[in-house]
Amino acid sequence: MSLNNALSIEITDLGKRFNRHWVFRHINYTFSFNNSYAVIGHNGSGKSTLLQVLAGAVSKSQGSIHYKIGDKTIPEEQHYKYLSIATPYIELIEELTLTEFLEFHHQFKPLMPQFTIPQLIEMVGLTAAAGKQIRYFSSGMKQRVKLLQAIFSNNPLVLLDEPTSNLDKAGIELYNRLVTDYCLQNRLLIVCSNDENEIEFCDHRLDVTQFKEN
Ligand SMILES: Nc1ncnc2c1ncn2[C@@H]1O[C@H](COP(=O)(O)OP(=O)(O)OP(=O)(O)O)[C@@H](O)[C@H]1O
Repeated sequence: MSLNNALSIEITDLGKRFNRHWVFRHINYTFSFNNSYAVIGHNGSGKSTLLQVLAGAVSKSQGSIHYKIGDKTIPEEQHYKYLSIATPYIELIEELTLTEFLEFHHQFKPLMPQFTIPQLIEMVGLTAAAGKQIRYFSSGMKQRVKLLQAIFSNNPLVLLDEPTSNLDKAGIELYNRLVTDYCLQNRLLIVCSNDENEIEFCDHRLDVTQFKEN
């Protein structure tokens, strides 16, 4: 990741409501490059919603989100180019084999150029399943694919929601290794979780329950 991609995110007075219920409101915060952030809060407090609003997948109800590289503000319609995201809600294309899926993904969101697709598949322990349709993957195997997709896409911002869901012990160790090796330097990482094991390496905590006031 070059310094030209040294992305920060400035949010001002950010709020999201569903109907008349504010999930969070009046968040003022800066996410800085080369840092890792945990978004914490109890079940239903709004962690996933905040991540999706930051990603542009869910619209905000008030406030602003500025993606910045140095002094340059990235137009909102281009935010998607700078981020990759792994969430429980994202569906994989089940009809494709893992190799086909990653080749397809690579066409619109390039993977890190230093790795080939077979190398990436091997790094997440799925070589034996490379030619298998994703519909036949276990939930833990699918989670490994989501982590691969998010962590090895060649963009500065990585957003992870409940990253170890469905992973076994080896999968959790893999997650920690991948994050340590590929997300903590020259990137901006935001993880939402209530599980201390998923976020212990994070430099900063943002508690979404602090922004409930109407
Ligand atoms: N599309 C939606 N329409 C209406 N309400 C929604 C919608 N999505 C989320 N909510 C509500 O917003 C609140 C926050 O949900 P969110 O999934 O962001 O919480 P969370 O902190 O990620 O929870 P968890 O720890 O259980 O994953 C909840 O009250 C939820 O019911």
